[in-house]
Amino acid sequence: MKRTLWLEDGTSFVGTAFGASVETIGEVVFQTGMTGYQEMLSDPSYCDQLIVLTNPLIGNYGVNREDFETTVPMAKGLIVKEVCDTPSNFRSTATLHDTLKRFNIPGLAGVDTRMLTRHLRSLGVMRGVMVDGDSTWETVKHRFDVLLPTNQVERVSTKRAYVSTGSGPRIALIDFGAKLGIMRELVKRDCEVVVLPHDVTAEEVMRYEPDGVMLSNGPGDPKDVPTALPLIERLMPTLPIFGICLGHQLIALASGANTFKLPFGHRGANHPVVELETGAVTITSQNHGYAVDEASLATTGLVVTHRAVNDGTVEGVKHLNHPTFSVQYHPEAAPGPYDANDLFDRFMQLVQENKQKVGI
Ligand SMILES: NC(=O)CC[C@H](N)C(=O)O
Repeated sequence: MKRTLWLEDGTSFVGTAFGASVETIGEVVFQTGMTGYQEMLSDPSYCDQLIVLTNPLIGNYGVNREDFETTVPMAKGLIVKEVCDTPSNFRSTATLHDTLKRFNIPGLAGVDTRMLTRHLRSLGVMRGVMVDGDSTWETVKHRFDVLLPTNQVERVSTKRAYVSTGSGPRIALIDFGAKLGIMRELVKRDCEVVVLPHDVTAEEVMRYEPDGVMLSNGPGDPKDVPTALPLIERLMPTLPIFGICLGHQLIALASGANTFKLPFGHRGANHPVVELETGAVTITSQNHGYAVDEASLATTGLVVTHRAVNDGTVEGVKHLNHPTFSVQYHPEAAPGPYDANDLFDRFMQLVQENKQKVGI
């Protein structure tokens, strides 16, 4: 079946439908990872986005039961050059087509995704709709009359607190759209993890007597999550805090810094990041459309610890007086290399040091 992606600037890309048969609207973003389509689709940070994959062949290792980042994927669509219907991998239990159908996500194949990416790189990310059958700009343009929702975090966060038991430190994981990868890393380190909704108050967090707090990744504009700012402000002087991606942006906002939207974001599996103190470069997995404004950090007590090698934007900060640090990239992901993973060990160390300091 013919399916077309229309961008809000009137450009169209015609291809073939796969996955679910539903019309969709979302922000069109590109991802340069050669693998990881299952993780991308199920990463809640892609909520309300149509993901364009630059790698030309997608689906060839299928989909398995273990690599999901959440139970209900929230991406709005997947756009590929060629989709593989005959995956070959001993872990595979489903095709990409069947998985998209199951989660009601439409796919579009047969598109020159590199051309589409160049378009988004030069003009910036924009909204797009996918429609089936014949369509013209006249028939689709009214679909752009509505703005995309801004309540993504509320939609993807857990509604209730839940616990994963462990014999190690108790970590409160504030779920702004947390990837299961974060949970896996904490569980691997024997943590007892208390997952809490995005709008939890500092008093509620303290009632669990956590040894440390993780602020998760999540979708949308960090400025759309104002309830998190007083929470973070209150917790920072008291408990060790580790923020990832949206969590990192929220730490910056809570400290009085600013964030801004990048023209086309960083989404891929090989983004080099330099740690300023050591000069060490880490190859990281990234997925963000916003970044912390470096100039605005001046009077916040936060200092830059990491920087993107490609465009120099802030990739990590730490607080000078509080046990708080955060990164814009994803140490819970293993885009081939595992070099970023040690940040979870650093967090565990910070938690232990703080426990000794306060005598518990
Ligand atoms: N992966 C994330 O947490 C992304 C954070 C934020 N939604 C952004 O796009 O910048």
